[in-house]
Amino acid sequence: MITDVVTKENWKRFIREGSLADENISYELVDSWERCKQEGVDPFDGISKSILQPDELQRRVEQNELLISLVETQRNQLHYFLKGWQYVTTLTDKEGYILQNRGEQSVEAKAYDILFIQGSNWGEKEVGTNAIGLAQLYKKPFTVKGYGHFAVASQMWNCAAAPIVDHHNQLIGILNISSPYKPINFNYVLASVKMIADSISLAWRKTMYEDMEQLQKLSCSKNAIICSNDDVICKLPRHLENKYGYMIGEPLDNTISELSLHPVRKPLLINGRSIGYEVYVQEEIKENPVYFAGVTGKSDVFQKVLQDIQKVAATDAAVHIYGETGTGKELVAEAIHRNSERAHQPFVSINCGAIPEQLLESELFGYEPGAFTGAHKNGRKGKLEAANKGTLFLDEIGDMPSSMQVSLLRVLQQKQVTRIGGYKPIPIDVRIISATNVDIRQLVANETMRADLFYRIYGFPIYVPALRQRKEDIPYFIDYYCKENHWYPSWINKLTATFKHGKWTGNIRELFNALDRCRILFPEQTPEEEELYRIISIWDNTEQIRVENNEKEAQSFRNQLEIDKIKQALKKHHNHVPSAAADLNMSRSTLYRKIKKYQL
Ligand SMILES: Nc1ncnc2c1ncn2[C@@H]1O[C@H](COP(=O)(O)OP(=O)(O)OP(=O)(O)O)[C@@H](O)[C@H]1O
Repeated sequence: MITDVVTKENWKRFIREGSLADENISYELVDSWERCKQEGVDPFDGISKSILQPDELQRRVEQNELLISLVETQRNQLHYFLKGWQYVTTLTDKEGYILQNRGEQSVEAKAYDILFIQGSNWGEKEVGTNAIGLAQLYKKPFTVKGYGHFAVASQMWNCAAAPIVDHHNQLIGILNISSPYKPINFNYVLASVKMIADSISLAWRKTMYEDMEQLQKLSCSKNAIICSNDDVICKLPRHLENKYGYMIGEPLDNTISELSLHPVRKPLLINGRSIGYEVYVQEEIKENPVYFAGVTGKSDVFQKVLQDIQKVAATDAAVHIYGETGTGKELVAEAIHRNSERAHQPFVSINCGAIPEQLLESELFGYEPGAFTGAHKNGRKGKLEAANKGTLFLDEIGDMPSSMQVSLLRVLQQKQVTRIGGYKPIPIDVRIISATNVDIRQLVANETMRADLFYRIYGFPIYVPALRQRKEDIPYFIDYYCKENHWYPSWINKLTATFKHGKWTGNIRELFNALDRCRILFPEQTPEEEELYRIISIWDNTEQIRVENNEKEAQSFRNQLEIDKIKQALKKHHNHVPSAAADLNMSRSTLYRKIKKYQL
């Protein structure tokens, strides 16, 4: 690395004979000279011909704004180290273009003579062996003095350069000190420049981590991923995380295919500096934006339910779901929970109508040891406590006894529950979703439901349509059922048509029950139509309708036959009605009546 030993004679001999036989000269320098020769660098020149146009220079300066500002913060320190020296400080980008050149006026003027100025490229290929070129190539500090430079332009200088690296240890720039040539030891300058370059690398690393922290605090737009400028994912919305998995800290391109990403990247600025960007995932999650653990189908009525789920899940409002039995109210409740911020907390459900009145209270509020005969000796948590931080689904809330409605209301108002037999209130944070099979407002009207509780739980009502209101979804349910049960009957089309076109009045639960019966009775063979209708027509009058339909069909078939026969006879007898009537074996007046009836 010490290049003092390179003399004018060494240089001349190398230019003349191509050999540099001196064991004190570092191999990097020898290799560099060899390369310069091979690349045809002119040893008698060495002035850069590659100088950036003003707009390109401006672009690079802007791109390296942070690097330049970090060098500025170290300038005083450098000045302190190099007090008494004549020098210019140079910062280049990673390609060796000079971004900044600062020094005493007289030294800067000398530098100007060889176009060692802002915008010039000072790489090895451009100007021959020099400290900047070597630091760039080997990513380590170098000194090149006087005749150590391959081309004459730089031989009037002593230079020391050190690389600046980013948090991935990738080169981002080179810091260089150049001083007019003197035959002196330059190691002190090299040590100083290395120390400052290292401090800048460290400050860069620190800034990057701070930027990442800032990025993680930003809120994401829908379908947008927040990345650092070096394409590391810092933040993404939860629905994308559900879809792609946990991706924070992963490189963007490895995780989501280029195809899914919108080409436009929106820069994220803090104090005017771009610290990262937001990129949009192109696939519109329109198809099924909401997590729903069941069949969604395509009907407009159920799409509206999904939209409601999505809207209300983003809030903490109390939701009331109503719809006929077996329409999937519990799945809707669960979907609200899963799409909400509480998704990773418990979803607890209790059917107020299915539990005997005496038990319901202890199920809901829990009890302390010895609270009543038969109580568990350690006491028990109630559902309200179990759902803490999550969601409690109160199914068939209309069946809750009035006395308990009062206790529940108190819990909801005070946000704390006291176990039966206990005295210590336990704070709870629970989102309430309730459901009824009937219009709960009717229950308030007939005083089965307390109005004050009603107002607490009726924050956002969602109506779940009956299956007959979403008939177009039936094939999706059948498909779902078959897949769930690994049952793929060859007569699936017949099955689907029967359900779709018959007068099916049942809901999803009944549909699955009917399919169970079909699967048990006809695992393989195709049932006769009558058999199929019988199986599924427990609750409807499809059979009646089918008989009527068949009769109508048979009638129209008979009519068509008669029309054809009359037409043929009229044609045969050139529209002579009496002859045609005789041929058809009917009276003239009957034929006239039929001609009129069929408008022939
Ligand atoms: N969209 C769906 N996809 C698949 N299965 C469904 C769907 N909706 C409901 N089910 C199934 O239908 C049955 C009835 O659903 P659920 O219990 O949610 O209905 P409900 O409206 O709450 O009924 P009830 O009023 O009787 O409590 C369950 O077995 C449920 O898994």
